Amino acid sequence: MIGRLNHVAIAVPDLDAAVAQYRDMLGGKVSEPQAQPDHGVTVVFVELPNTKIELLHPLGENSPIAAFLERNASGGIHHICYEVDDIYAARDKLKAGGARVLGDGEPKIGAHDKPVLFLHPKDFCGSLVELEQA
Ligand SMILES: CC[C@H](C(=O)O)C(=O)SCCNC(=O)CCNC(=O)[C@H](O)C(C)(C)COP(=O)(O)OP(=O)(O)OC[C@H]1O[C@@H](n2cnc3c(N)ncnc32)[C@H](O)[C@@H]1OP(=O)(O)O
Ligand SMILES: [Co+2]
Repeated sequence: MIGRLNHVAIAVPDLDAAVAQYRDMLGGKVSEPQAQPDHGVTVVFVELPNTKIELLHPLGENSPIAAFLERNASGGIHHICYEVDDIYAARDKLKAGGARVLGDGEPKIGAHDKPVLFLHPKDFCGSLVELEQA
């Protein structure tokens, strides 16, 4: 069911500093910041030959990553995103298997203008999993 690793997301307390580290220190190809108000984050993507790094910073009052940054003041790996061929079939299979789909269970349009879903970290080895429609 899961396919390509679409991205690894890192929550950062200072997006400008993180961009400078990935662009100037690590020589990465870094996108412009994208505000994603529906998700409560501003994101930047670092393009790699085989996947992407998503740098996430809270946007707005109810950002879902604010609590993560309170627990991890320096930031840290926040989630991993796998591509799936059919996000609805994947969702239904996972729910039937007892996995918790976060939010209202309906996919939302993510940073790549594709439907995305999130699965509870406690159901997947303590790691927040994002699924993105390929
Ligand atoms: C523009 C979209 C973009 C894209 O790629 O397209 C994005 O990726 S948007 C990314 C931001 N959106 C989300 O993260 C949505 C899904 N996240 C959530 O619903 C919450 O963050 C949730 C439920 C994962 C965590 O909520 P909260 O921080 O309030 O913590 P809880 O007390 O509910 O946590 C319960 C339990 O899970 C542990 N936890 C929390 N976050 C993570 C994490 N990122 N990785 C691993 N574990 C996590 C937390 O520590 C608690 O564990 P416990 O042992 O019970 O203390
Ligand atoms: Co993501």
